[in-house]
Amino acid sequence: MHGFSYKNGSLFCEDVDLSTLAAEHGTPLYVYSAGTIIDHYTRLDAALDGVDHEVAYAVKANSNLSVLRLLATKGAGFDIVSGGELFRVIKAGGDPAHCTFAGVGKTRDEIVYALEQGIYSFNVESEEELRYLDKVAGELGMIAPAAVRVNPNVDAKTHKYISTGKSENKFGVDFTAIEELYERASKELPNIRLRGLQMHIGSQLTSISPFIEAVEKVTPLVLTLKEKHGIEFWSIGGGIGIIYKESLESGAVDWWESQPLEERPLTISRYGEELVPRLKGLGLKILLEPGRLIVGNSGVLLTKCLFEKRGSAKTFKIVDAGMNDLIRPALYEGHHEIVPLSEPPTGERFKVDVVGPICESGDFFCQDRLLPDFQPGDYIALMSAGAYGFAMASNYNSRPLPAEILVEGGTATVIRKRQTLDDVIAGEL
Ligand SMILES: Cc1ncc(COP(=O)(O)O)c(C=O)c1O
Ligand SMILES: N[C@@H](CCCC[NH3+])C(=O)O
Repeated sequence: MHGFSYKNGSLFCEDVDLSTLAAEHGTPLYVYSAGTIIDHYTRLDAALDGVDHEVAYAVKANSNLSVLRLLATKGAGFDIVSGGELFRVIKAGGDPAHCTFAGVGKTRDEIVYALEQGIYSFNVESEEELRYLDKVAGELGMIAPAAVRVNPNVDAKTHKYISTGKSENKFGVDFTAIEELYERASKELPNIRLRGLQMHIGSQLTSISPFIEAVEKVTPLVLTLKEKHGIEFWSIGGGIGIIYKESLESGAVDWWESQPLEERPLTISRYGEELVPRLKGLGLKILLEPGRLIVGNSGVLLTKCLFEKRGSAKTFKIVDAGMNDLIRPALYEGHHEIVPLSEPPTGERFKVDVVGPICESGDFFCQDRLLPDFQPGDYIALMSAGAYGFAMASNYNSRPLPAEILVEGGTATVIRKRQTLDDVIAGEL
């Protein structure tokens, strides 16, 4: 499904008019479609039918408690990357026994907390970390369930900042060093239970081939580890890319799924069709760690145009959202479609930069893009902002964090209040 469409000239999220929400709650404002989140989760889960599997949603993409609760009620597990994310999952009613804990730099406090909560597995990224985990578990008289993250040295063909599966990236342990590490760990680390193997080659992959390459490369290793060390799961990570361009017109997932195979290098169904036959005979539980795929297309950031500034070189549309609210364009030149909340009467387009109020030249949402006309006072939507949107927002320039709203059919619920100025300085002495 696609949660966003024009009805009678106004952009709606499911059955809620976004202009009404913007006027009522102010901007910048994040709005999520619950139906889209559930639809994407359910589709991915179904695409892996035939394989013993679990979808462990990557909390980092969007960690709002209500989003986590929604996914927990659908049976999702969770991939966390900090003690804070585990705290959120527990608060949202998620089960720690279905949590995996990723990340290259877990602290003692985080390890203790996760051990006490009984998480499913620590996904460990170095021998040093594995030895430290063994030590902390020993001190508590506990056994730590663990998997090592293998770095398969596969090119994910994505932006260099979000590629994680090459030897030069900081993530995981070299493919060639894993077997010996498991040997050593089984002999020397009595407080570790080697439970699985993990990998994650990068984010926003738009082609199936790196996934296939990584799965085929790592399969013999995982089978050896199963035979020698009795591992029971293989997490193949997340990384499935979404449609950012024309995400409104195309109807996102539905549209892509309806295209001929050669036109859709990566869709949920293609992912399942290619990977299920490769994974089903392994006798291992397969974990997936999708973040962006579940929530990316489900969210928009609404913002109001404050001024139009015509310079000698460019026309700037200055809006009330900034890079502190959505940093992806500044950080990765990430593309977010920009559409007015009131459907433009004509197809006429004007070349503009849409920029925020922050004191940085990188504070833009698009540059030299042809957009329909909108004027000061009008609202626009930055599409596909549900993943790594609010989750990466900050108080830079002492700007309060925006509110978040979850739409379910005709009901809109505030799931995070807009910060006040007092909230911004809270905790300062
Ligand atoms: C270990 C791990 N798992 C899962 C994810 C989720 O990635 P994505 O949102 O691209 O699915 C990430 C982020 O890239 C990650 O680092
Ligand atoms: N935050 C990034 C993706 C990184 C994923 C986390 N490993 C993005 O917005 O595209």
